[in-house]
Amino acid sequence: MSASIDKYSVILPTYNERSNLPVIIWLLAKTFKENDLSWEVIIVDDASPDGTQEIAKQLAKVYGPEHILLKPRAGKLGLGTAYVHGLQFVTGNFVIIMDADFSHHPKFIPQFIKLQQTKNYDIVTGTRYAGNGGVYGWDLRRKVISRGANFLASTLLRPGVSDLTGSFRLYKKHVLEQLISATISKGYVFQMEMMVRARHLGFTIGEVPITFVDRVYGESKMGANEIVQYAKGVWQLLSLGRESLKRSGNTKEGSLDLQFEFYHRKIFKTGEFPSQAKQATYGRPQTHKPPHNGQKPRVIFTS
Ligand SMILES: Nc1nc2c(ncn2[C@@H]2O[C@H](COP(=O)(O)OP(=O)(O)O[C@H]3O[C@H](CO)[C@@H](O)[C@H](O)[C@@H]3O)[C@@H](O)[C@H]2O)c(=O)[nH]1
Ligand SMILES: [Mg+2]
Repeated sequence: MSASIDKYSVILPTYNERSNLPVIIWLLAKTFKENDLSWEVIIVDDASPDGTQEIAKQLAKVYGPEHILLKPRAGKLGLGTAYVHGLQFVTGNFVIIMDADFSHHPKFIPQFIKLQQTKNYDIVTGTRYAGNGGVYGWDLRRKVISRGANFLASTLLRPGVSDLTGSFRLYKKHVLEQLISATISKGYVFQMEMMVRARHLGFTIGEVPITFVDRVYGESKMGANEIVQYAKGVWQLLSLGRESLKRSGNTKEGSLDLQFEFYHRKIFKTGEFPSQAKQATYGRPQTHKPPHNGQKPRVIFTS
């Protein structure tokens, strides 16, 4: 990759990542240097009790304060708002968001950048659910939650992105600013809301298949509360998805109106599980994968 005036700012939210931080920073620095890119990492730590901030301060000394910036918060305020906080300190024109626990490998960053440059995409998102992408190390429960969350939001809201809940993404800074100011979610649901709003606002999104490997050190911070917040988030975004779909003219087959009424009646009143409930009425859904060419995906119900 050739030298340019572009600068890439990574927002790295951390909570108890003391063991992971030195290695992820080392990998990031190596990737940026090898590709001759201008960079900085903004670590947003929420008062981790394990001393993550002490490590971050040492890393700032090693790599230089122009590359490693610690922007802490007073307590654990959630993943979504960590990005909002970090964004204030960004000096680059591109922002990369990713996890600090090696689930997101920096080796994919040059691919994100290359794809962004080919079509001047507003956003490039890593996807575990297209091409060679995948998830390693999760148990069945976690896989089902992730697939279910993606299925629910992609069926109801149809943003045309194959991985709505992933959080390894590259944004043009002004696009991220605009999206963040429109986004209301605070926790993990934030990622999905960002994609739905991006489509609604007409931003272009490219996808790079990534392998997501579960963390080696420490524990996931995703709990039952995040799942409830996610379902609420989908519900709140229904009107947006409906509007985008009408604008795209893709309202004939498996109409969102129909689904909206159906989900409203069956799921939110009776608590029936979405895919079973839908299949019972409409038959097996055949999801046409988003073709990654900007076209909207379609869902047809067969009986
Ligand atoms: N500052 C801050 N950081 C946080 C918080 N909660 C989590 N983090 C940091 O955010 C990153 C992801 O947290 P994990 O706890 O490792 O998430 P996960 O269960 O592996 O979930 C991953 O997959 C989800 C979807 O499948 C994603 O939605 C999620 O963003 C993440 O990539 C890690 O770097 C973690 O330290 C918080 O409240 N505050
Ligand atoms: Mg993780």
